Amino acid sequence: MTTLDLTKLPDYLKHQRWFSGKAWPIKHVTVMDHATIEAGGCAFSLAVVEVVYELGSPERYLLPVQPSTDGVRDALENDACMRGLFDLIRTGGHVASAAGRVEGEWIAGQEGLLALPSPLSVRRLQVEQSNTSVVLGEQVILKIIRKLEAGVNPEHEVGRFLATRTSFRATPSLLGALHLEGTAGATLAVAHRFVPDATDGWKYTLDRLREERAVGERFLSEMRDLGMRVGELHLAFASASDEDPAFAPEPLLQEDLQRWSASIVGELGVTLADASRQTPDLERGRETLIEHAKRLAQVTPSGQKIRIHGDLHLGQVLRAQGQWLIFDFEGEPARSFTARREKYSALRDVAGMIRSFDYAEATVALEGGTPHDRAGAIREAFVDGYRQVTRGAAFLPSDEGAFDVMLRAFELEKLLYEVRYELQNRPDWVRIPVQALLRMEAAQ
Ligand SMILES: Nc1ncnc2c1ncn2[C@@H]1O[C@H](COP(=O)(O)OP(=O)(O)O)[C@@H](O)[C@H]1O
Ligand SMILES: O=P(O)(O)O[C@H]1O[C@H](CO)[C@@H](O[C@H]2O[C@H](CO)[C@@H](O)[C@H](O)[C@H]2O)[C@H](O)[C@H]1O
Repeated sequence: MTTLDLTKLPDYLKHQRWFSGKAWPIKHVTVMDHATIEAGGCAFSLAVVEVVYELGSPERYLLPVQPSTDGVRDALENDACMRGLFDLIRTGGHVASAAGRVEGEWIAGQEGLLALPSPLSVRRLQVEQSNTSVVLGEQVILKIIRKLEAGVNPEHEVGRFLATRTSFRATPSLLGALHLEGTAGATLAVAHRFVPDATDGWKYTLDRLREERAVGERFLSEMRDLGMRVGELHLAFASASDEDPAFAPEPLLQEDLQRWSASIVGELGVTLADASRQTPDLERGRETLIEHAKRLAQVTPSGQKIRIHGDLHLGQVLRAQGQWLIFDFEGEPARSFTARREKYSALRDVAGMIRSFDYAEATVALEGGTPHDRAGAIREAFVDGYRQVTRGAAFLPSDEGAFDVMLRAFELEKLLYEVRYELQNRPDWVRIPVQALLRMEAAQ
């Protein structure tokens, strides 16, 4: 390989925005596997390194690097290297690595038949993200995954399933991927169809709420459409047969409900302990909220567990040409791949999106806008659309009472996650989920 100076790596890593271990002292960095990619006039190393910290669990990162006078530099800043990486995917090529091989995968089919311009333009995405995405020829978005996790990558697995096993097309299709096979095996990059002129659902909704005092019928109808797309996504997941065991629906059992309920009760304890200094009010509602979570365990089980999106909120949908597209199937980043690939009640996704409506309303209020309590109407429209397309679906609970109790319990679960997320990332915003928790408690 082009020589990698290991002694320079801790310093290099600490200066990368995608490196999440900036706060912890690094004990050492080792190269798990590496390959030399040579294409289109660019040669660079694709190395998988393990960062071992003085304390805490080791982490793996993908380093596409070239040697430079002061050690290493990011090969992804070089357009020719980017094209070389994409070529490997597009041609389904492979390159031997020290401990395995790097393999490109291109998904054949209508979407894969792209007429890409030559030379291929490379445009870097100007968004805050934990990976690195580039737009190629304005038709493909290639995401190079920076922090690697062992096992099956859910974004690739779900994208592949939707593209090849279902007719669900309200998503930017997965076109291909780059994998490392061998002991350090992982998915290194994913390529999707690029959606031009798309606005993300969060921005789209905030704009509507900023400009309208009351939500108009047009926006509500769009939210009904969003509910329909989410319902259709769940129908696509639930259509899996036993030939796709990672997706095939399974009966929802009493023990699932008990396990989920116990987990919410546990999270309630941890979250209130974390939040109590900032929001002592929450403590008063503890018993009521526990009751709320426990009700989930008492539901008579019906319906199925299916694969779900797992991290559904307004930031995970795109609005383009008057249509909604659902994307980013990687699940909640804080959880392991195994946990993210678990089958759940579909209502967990519904609850996630519903929480986003409250966030949007609260965000406009925090900006100085008057709160108009529009989240309720949006929620109703969304759930209405969802129920319209999923009526009678085998994966949903068979009675209304169970539907409501389960949905509320998953909303509570998401609220607790949000309190922890905001305490960690945006302490000023913690009041958004806290206010919602207080309202939930008062409504009992
Ligand atoms: N297929 C696509 N078409 C257009 N824009 C996209 C597409 N996929 C992602 N984006 C944009 O890129 C941003 C980052 O993508 P995402 O997959 O969420 O990256 P990360 O996992 O690193 O956060 C999204 O917020 C969205 O604005
Ligand atoms: O980075 P991800 O998209 O995987 O999700 C994380 O960050 C989200 C914030 O960007 C966070 O979402 C929360 O805030 C949103 C508004 O910024 C709101 O629409 C969501 O409903 C709310 O949960 C998400 O929880 C977190 O996992």
